[in-house]
Amino acid sequence: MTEDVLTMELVGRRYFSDGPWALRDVSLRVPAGTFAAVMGATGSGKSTLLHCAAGLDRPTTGVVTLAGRTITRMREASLTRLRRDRVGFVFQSYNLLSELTVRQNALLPGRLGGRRVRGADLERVLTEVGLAGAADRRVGELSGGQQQRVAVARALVTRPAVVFADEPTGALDPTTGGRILGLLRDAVDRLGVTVVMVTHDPTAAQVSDRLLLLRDGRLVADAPTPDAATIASRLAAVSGAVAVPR
Ligand SMILES: Nc1ncnc2c1ncn2[C@@H]1O[C@H](COP(=O)(O)OP(=O)(O)OP(=O)(O)O)[C@@H](O)[C@H]1O
Repeated sequence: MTEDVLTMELVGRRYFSDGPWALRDVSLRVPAGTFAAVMGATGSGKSTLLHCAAGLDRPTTGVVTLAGRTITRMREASLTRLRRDRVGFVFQSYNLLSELTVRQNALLPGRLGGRRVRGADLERVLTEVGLAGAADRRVGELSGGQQQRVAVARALVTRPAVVFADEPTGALDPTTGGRILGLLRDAVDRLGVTVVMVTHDPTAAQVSDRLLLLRDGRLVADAPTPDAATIASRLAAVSGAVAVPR
């Protein structure tokens, strides 16, 4: 049986004690080596789900396990260590330091955590993302697509169990975005990494294996990813008042 890299059990999140639930009773399992896409209308809870799953935010109710550990009540220091060692992040705004080089950016999370990455490992990851030979270039001189490659390299260099991506292609043109999605797909297929990606784009979601659909904070569908047209119609259904087609 494949190990679940992420599980959520009746997870709820509200930001104020008497406020609305941004996430309600979400239960799911993501096995190792899965590419999962999270979709839903704006405000449906996608980023909240991602942040609770990745240990960047604490749910109000329920239990989250990540890379085999229950993180819900984990102490902050242990959670930081788990994130550093087992998790990679790729966000829409690349979260890179433009004055530093590609190498310095890619190694920064490991450095901050006192972990050394071997030069050969960095070179291999840079080659995987198509940045061989660019290690000493300043990130500020690179194009948006190249910068997102650096973000992917940084997420992969510690060989994480899971990569969380929030709109990783949102700021890129379709061709460049397609290449970034290809890199993430490759990490799943060749390295066995699990990817959980929030996206608004049915074409982007098409690279995933599993489609998780949210409506008003509830998980209303969790099924193998269909073709782009079907994704678009399911998305339209959960964004309006129409029933979700199965
Ligand atoms: N830090 C916060 N404080 C208060 N409310 C928040 C906070 N973050 C999110 N919310 C609320 O929680 C709900 C879900 O927000 P979330 O950002 O998870 O949705 P989303 O599906 O990612 O939206 P989008 O597609 O617009 O990014 C929204 O009603 C939002 O206003």
